[in-house]
Amino acid sequence: MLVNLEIPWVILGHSERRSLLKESNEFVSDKVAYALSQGLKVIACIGESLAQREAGETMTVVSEQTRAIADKITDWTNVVLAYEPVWAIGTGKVATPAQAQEVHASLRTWLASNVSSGVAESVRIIYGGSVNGANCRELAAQPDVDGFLVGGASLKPEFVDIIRSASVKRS
Ligand SMILES: O=C[C@H](O)COP(=O)(O)O
Repeated sequence: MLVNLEIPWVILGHSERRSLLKESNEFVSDKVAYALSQGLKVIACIGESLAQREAGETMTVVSEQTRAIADKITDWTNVVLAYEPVWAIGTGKVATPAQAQEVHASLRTWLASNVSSGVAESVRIIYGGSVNGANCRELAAQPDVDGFLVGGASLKPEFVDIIRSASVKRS
């Protein structure tokens, strides 16, 4: 349907589909591979729950989610990874810039070891979860935060400030 409507991007693996519809890592990765095969570009969501973070399992969870995708695709050109901690989505509890940077940098290290150094350097890793006009600039300044997946704030005037925060890295 997206192809027929000439919509180029699809978001897959969102936490609500993983939790409510029980989409497994393998199921999400099959969808990623299929979408790519149809010429779509994919924003693939990964992220840990609060219980997983508190148990120190964050990197285990996100690397397993990423590994499932890596097992099914060879070309990452049209894939963007969206790190969305479940506890930050729609809650107003944004990850601190340090928390986001830590996971994004660790993901890049994981990709370098398990996919390739080229993919690790080139893949965009964006952050999602309670991004707003007030917190976007500090998050955007983190070296491994390449953009945002915005929910609630995309419906508000402050979305303009979030878009403009992309200039932080250029200044
Ligand atoms: O679907 C949107 C993302 O999950 C982030 O949502 P949010 O910005 O409202 O927390």
